[in-house]
Amino acid sequence: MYEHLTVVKHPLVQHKLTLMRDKDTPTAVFRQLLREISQLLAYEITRELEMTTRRIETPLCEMDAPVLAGKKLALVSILRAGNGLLDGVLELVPSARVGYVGLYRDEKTLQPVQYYYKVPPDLEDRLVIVLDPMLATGNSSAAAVDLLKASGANNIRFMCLLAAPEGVRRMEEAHPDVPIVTAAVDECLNEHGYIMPGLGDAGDRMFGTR
Ligand SMILES: O=P(O)(O)OC[C@H]1O[C@H](OP(=O)(O)OP(=O)(O)O)[C@H](O)[C@@H]1O
Ligand SMILES: O=c1cc[nH]c(=O)[nH]1
Ligand SMILES: [Mg+2]
Repeated sequence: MYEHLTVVKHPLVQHKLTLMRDKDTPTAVFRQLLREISQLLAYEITRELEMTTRRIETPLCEMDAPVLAGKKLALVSILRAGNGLLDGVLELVPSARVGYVGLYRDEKTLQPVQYYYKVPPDLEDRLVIVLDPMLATGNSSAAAVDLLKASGANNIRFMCLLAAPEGVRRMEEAHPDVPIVTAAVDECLNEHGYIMPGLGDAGDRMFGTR
């Protein structure tokens, strides 16, 4: 469908995603599952991080051992639901810098409304991983990437849990340079812009709001 799209079909990811889709899964379990899946998706999205070597001494001898190269990566959460992915990824990459893009989707127009923006410095020198569990119309993620590019970011990846084909196409048109990693691409959007079959409103299910 899209050459920069990776769907992580690992059995653990797919099993946990099914539990998350189930409407009877309680808030606390939903949150925990999202944290667990975020780490499995992070494993995939960081697969090609640049490496260098560092001279170290083991108890037995010296060696040139592999370490991550370059500046600390930046994780950017699209509020609110992005924070559900952020917590887990930060456990895996604790020294990452963190940014927030506050966006909510207007229910009628399905256009994103911005209410907050704060990102780390030197974005042009960092890999920037944008986090949002839901890629529906793609309007929110495309807007977040617009803002990050305006701040200098030029090496951006997008991590989500569920994508709609419409959102993948929107991102491909707006930002063909941004690879997407997701756990699934669902069938379509419904008339209210919700992903079908989906899992409902990720933010509401995560925080117990409606
Ligand atoms: O691809 P789109 O059509 O733009 O839809 C996806 C956006 O909608 C949800 O956020 P929401 O507006 O519900 O905000 P919330 O995270 O505060 O609940 C979701 O977390 C994405 O940010
Ligand atoms: O299905 C959807 C679409 C947008 N946002 C969500 O949280 N869920
Ligand atoms: Mg929401």
